[in-house]
Amino acid sequence: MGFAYGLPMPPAAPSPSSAPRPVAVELVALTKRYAQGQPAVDSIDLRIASGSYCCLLGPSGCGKSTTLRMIAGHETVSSGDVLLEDRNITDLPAAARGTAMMFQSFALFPHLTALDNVAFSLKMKGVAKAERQAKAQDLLERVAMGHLAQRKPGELSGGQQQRVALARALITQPKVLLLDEPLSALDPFLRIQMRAELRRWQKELGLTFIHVTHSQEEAMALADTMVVMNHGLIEQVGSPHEVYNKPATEFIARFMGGHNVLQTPTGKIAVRNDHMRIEVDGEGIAATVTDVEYQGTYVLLGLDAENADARTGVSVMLPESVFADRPYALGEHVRLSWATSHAHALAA
Ligand SMILES: Nc1ncnc2c1ncn2[C@@H]1O[C@H](COP(=O)(O)OP(=O)(O)OP(=O)(O)O)[C@@H](O)[C@H]1O
Repeated sequence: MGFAYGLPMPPAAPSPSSAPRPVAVELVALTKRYAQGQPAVDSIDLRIASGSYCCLLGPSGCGKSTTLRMIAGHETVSSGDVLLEDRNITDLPAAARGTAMMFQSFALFPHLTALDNVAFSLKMKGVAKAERQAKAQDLLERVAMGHLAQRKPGELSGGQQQRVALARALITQPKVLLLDEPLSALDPFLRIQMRAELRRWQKELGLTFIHVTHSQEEAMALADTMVVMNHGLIEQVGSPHEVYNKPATEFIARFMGGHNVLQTPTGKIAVRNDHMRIEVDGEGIAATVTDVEYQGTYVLLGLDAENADARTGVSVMLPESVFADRPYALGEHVRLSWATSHAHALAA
């Protein structure tokens, strides 16, 4: 099926995995200083592959929204450059960049119908009414909203509003779609449903999506590439599998969750809590069970462990059946160990 109005077609055949994908967006020493002191974004370099789903992830205040806004042209750059398909767009106005933005609250005009919301930017460009409405209707059909084109945002559910917002962003034929916490206004059930839709749309359209989120779970579910930021810097870039299985730093291991950070004589390591071995006696570090949490498929044990030079909280995730065969009780003394292959050295 073709796509209307020059939206890119997905590649006819997958390119060989050895061939690097062209770069859609490149950030070169990109910096934002709002005031004296630590910059909000501190000279970051990043290349985002064309047609990929990239999530900018990190705790509140890490600089991810500022980065996105600088790519969008909604925030001035203190120094550095933003390139889109090798074109320097740093000083271009937002509307001339080839990017479109989808906001958290969707920012739909409440007094306009879905159709007029989608057609709005074409109206601003002076496109004739019949033409812009036909294009808007077509895009609404594409996001399964054609039958609700005459409704106003207040008469639509959160998920339906998101689809209208997507159609409105796509009508400008962007090369890159920028999404700022697009799912956070939705309730948890709808969030997971719309997450799957976003992913499907991105693959179907073959567009580059750059999505800001503070949720590790959301980023892992969506991203081809995760960019984890902290204090205005990029701490790690990689696939969700790489970042989860090989956290580069203690910050990443703790932020991603599901890991124990352990002090060993040779330095700090991260071990996934489902890779921890727990035994009543034998080799390993001494620990005491302090918490037993039933989570359905798994049971999560909290422990106080004797760890190199300190006592640290450690968690161990056991399949429910393993726990059922050998339950652990609060206060029980155990030994914890792990396979060397499951220990990842963390940068100091
Ligand atoms: N307009 C502004 N003026 C001054 N400081 C700002 C402005 N916008 C953001 N900051 C500061 O820059 C830093 C990065 O903010 P930014 O909004 O990019 O972070 P974030 O990671 O997106 O956080 P959140 O998830 O809370 O939105 C923060 O310390 C913030 O207080």
